[in-house]
Amino acid sequence: MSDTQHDHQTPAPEDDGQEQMSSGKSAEHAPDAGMAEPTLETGTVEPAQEAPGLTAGELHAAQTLFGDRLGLAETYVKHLCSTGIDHGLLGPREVPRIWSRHVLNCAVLAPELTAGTTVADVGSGAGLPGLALAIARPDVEFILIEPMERRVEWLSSVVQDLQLDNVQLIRARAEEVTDEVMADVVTARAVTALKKLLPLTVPLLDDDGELLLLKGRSVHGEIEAASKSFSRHKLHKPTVQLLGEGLLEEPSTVVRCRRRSARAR
Ligand SMILES: C[S@@+](CC[C@H](N)C(=O)[O-])C[C@H]1O[C@@H](n2cnc3c(N)ncnc32)[C@H](O)[C@@H]1O
Repeated sequence: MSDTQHDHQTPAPEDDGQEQMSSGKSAEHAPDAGMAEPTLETGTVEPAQEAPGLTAGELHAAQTLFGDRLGLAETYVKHLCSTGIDHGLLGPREVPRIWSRHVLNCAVLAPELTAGTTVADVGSGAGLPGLALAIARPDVEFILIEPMERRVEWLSSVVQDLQLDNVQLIRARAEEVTDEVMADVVTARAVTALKKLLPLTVPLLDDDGELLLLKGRSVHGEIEAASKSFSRHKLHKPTVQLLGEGLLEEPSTVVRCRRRSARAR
């Protein structure tokens, strides 16, 4: 395919709304207060750092999740920890935990995907989870939707360097592309709380498609706050699943929710 074109308090420099989006509107950049999802954007921008090595536990998890694509994942991490920092996409304090808290935290979704399907990742930022998953699953097509120009440009350069042919980048807000994107799975991490995330993600789902939303400690409160939205959006009851148990020191929390097929509505 071709390119078309955090419990952290301190947003990345870009997240202050100064960057113009394609529509000229300003993006909803920061996750809602109180969210406990890991984000990459912590601290001030400092000179680029070397990518850290993997601990024995991380190496085992990375080999399990990336298999023979581990080298590509390592190159992605090097980009994150160098140009990703230069571009303000990654807070320098995230470097020591880039594998555990970010790349592996996202890659645990990879075994959940089915070959030949299409995944849309809303608010990809520096490619999490979309790019990490595209590396792990070359047999799945990915559409990364991100409104901020600098992020899309950075993503495009990384996709090119990694020679990934299963990634399409769209610079837009999710709500602007409901007519052009139809995915079997929609993913998102650290974009906004569930109640606001459902209207952004559900319209991109094909009939019977599934949301796989990485969440943090606030997940049950978010589900409660969004309880009426699930039926309004014609979704089945959500489930909360821990992925990566026995593999990651801290498993990832995922909200899974399938769209009801048109026949069943
Ligand atoms: C806190 S960052 C998280 C980035 C990445 N998912 C991660 O976990 O590191 C939130 C991202 O969502 C994007 N975003 C905000 N509102 C959006 C919308 N309506 N549609 C698509 N992306 C959006 C922002 O531009 C930003 O890159």
